[in-house]
Amino acid sequence: MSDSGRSGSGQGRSSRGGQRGSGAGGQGGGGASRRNAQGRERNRGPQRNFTESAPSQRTRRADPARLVAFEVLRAVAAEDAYANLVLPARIRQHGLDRRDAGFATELSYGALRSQGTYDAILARCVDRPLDKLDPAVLDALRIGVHQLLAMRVPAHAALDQTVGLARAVIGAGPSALINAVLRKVAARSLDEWLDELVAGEPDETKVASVRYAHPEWIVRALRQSLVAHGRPVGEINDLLEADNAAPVVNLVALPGLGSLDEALENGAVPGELVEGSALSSGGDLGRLESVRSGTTRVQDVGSQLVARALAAASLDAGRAENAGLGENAADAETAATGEDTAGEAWLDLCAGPGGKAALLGALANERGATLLANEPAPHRAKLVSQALSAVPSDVWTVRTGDGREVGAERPAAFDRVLVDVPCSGLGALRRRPESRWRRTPKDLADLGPLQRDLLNSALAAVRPGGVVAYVTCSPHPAETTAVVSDVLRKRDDLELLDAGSVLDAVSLGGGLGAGHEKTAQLWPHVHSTDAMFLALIRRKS
Ligand SMILES: C[S@@+](CC[C@H](N)C(=O)[O-])C[C@H]1O[C@@H](n2cnc3c(N)ncnc32)[C@H](O)[C@@H]1O
Repeated sequence: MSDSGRSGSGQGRSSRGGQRGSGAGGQGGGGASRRNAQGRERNRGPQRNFTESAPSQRTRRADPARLVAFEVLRAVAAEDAYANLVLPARIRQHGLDRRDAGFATELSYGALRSQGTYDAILARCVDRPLDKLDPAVLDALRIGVHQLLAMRVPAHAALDQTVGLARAVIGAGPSALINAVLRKVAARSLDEWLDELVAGEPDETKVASVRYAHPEWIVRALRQSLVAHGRPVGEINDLLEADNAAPVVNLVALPGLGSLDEALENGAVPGELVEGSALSSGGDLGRLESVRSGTTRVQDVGSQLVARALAAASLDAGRAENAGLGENAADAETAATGEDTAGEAWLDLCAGPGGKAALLGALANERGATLLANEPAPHRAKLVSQALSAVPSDVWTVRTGDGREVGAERPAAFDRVLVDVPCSGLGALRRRPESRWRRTPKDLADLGPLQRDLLNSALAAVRPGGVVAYVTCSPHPAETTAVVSDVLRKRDDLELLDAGSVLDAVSLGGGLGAGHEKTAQLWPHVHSTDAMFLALIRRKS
C-alpha cells in the first residue's frame, strides 16, 4: 500500500438499481468495509490507528489526488465554480492516472455532497464558529472528514495526508489545528456521529437533513414533490439517498447515426430502460472513437426518454391519443416509432447545451423531419451546434435568441416543440454535488414567470394538432404541475396527453409507473434516472 493510503478500488457510495458507478470510486485501504443503514460506507470501529509522529514530522508534500480534491473545493467555494467542470480540468492539469482520478472524484464529490453534515460534525470539534476559520482550512477539514468517515482510507493515512496537504498548500500554522480536529472526528464512526447529531431531535426534516446531507428546505421540497406526483411520502429517505449515490454515466447511440458496439466492447452494459442506451463502466470516454465523433453521447436515460416521448406522441385530435391508450396495435406502433413524422418541423426552444437537441436531431433525420434548436446564450448555442454536428446539417438549424420571442415570430409553425425550461435542478442533485448548498427556495419562485412565458411561447409556436413537451429536471410542483395547470387553465384549446403511457411506449418493456394525472415524473430512487418531469400538451385542431 502506498503511503497515501490508497490501494485497490471500491465505491465510496452505493449505486442503486443494478447500475454501475462512473468510476468515481473511493480507493480501498486495508480492512473490510461496512455500510450503514443509509448505504454509506465506513471503514472502521471507534479504535483508530494513528501514527504517533507530531504533525511537524509528517509528510510535507501534497498527495496529487487529494490536492486535486482540495483545489476543486476551493474553486467551488471561492469562485462559485461547478465541480463537474473544474474537476476534469484539474485531473488533466495534475496528470492523475485513472486510479488517482477516481480517488479525487470520490473525495471531492463526497466532501461537497455531504458538506452540511460534515460541517455539523466539525462544529462539534472546533472551538470557534466555522465561519471564523480560514475557508481553506475548512475545506481541508472537510476533505479529511470524508476520508475518515466515508472512504476506505486507513485513519492514519487520512490524517497524515490531510495534514501534509495543509502544510504544503496552506502553511505550517493550521496543521496542528487540522490534526487536533481530525483526531476528534476520527474518534467516532459516521453512524455514531449521525446518532449524536440527531439525538433527541423530534423534527423529521431536521433528522433527514443531517442524515442525508440535504438542506432542510430541499428535504421539504422533495417531500412535496413526491406527494404532488402521487408517490408515497415515505420514499423520501430513498430519494435523498439516491441523490448521494455516485453518478452513473449513461450513453446514447444517436439513432441511425451511432452504434454502442465500441462502448459495449469497452465495458459498458446495455441500458434496460430505453433502446440505444448503455451504462458506462466509467473511465475516459474520450478514448472511444464513437464518443469523439459525437455519434455516441453521454446522456441521462431520463433525458433520452422525454426526448423520445415527444418524437413519439400522436398529433391531431381524433387519432389514438398515444401509444399506451391506442385503440389498436397499429396506433401504438405508429406512436412508438413515429413513422408518420415525415415533413414535420420540430423546435427545441431551450436547447443549450444540446443533449436533447442531438437526440431529437437524429430522430428527425431518421424520420424526414427538421429541427430548429434555440438557445439565447451564445456560448451555449455553440455547444448546441457542436452537439448536433454528427447529424446531417440540412436537418437542423441553431437560432441564438430569447425563446420567449419564438412563439410570436413563428406562430403555429412547428409540429413538435420541446420546452426544457431553466429550472432549479432539484432533480439532478446527484450529478452536481455542490448545487444543493447553493440553491435557495427563492430560485423556485424566481424561475416561475420565465417557465410560464417559455411554455406560452412554445404553445404559440406549435400548430393546432401539434404537441409541446414541457420538461424540467426538477420534480417540484412549483416548476412542474403548477406551471402546466396555470397555463392550461387559461385556455380551452389545449389537452394533456397521457405522458406516463407515452413514456411506457418508448421505454423497453414499459411499466415505468411514472404517470400521475396525465403528467409523468421519473425518479432517481425508482428509475435510476434524473428526476425529469414531462407534460405532453396538444393544441387542439
Ligand atoms: C435545462 S437547460 C436545457 C437543457 C437542454 N435541453 C439539453 O438537453 O441539453 C435550459 C436552457 O434554457 C436556456 N434559457 C434560459 N433562458 C432562456 C430563454 N429566455 N429562452 C430560451 N432558453 C433559455 C438556458 O441557457 C439553458 O441552456
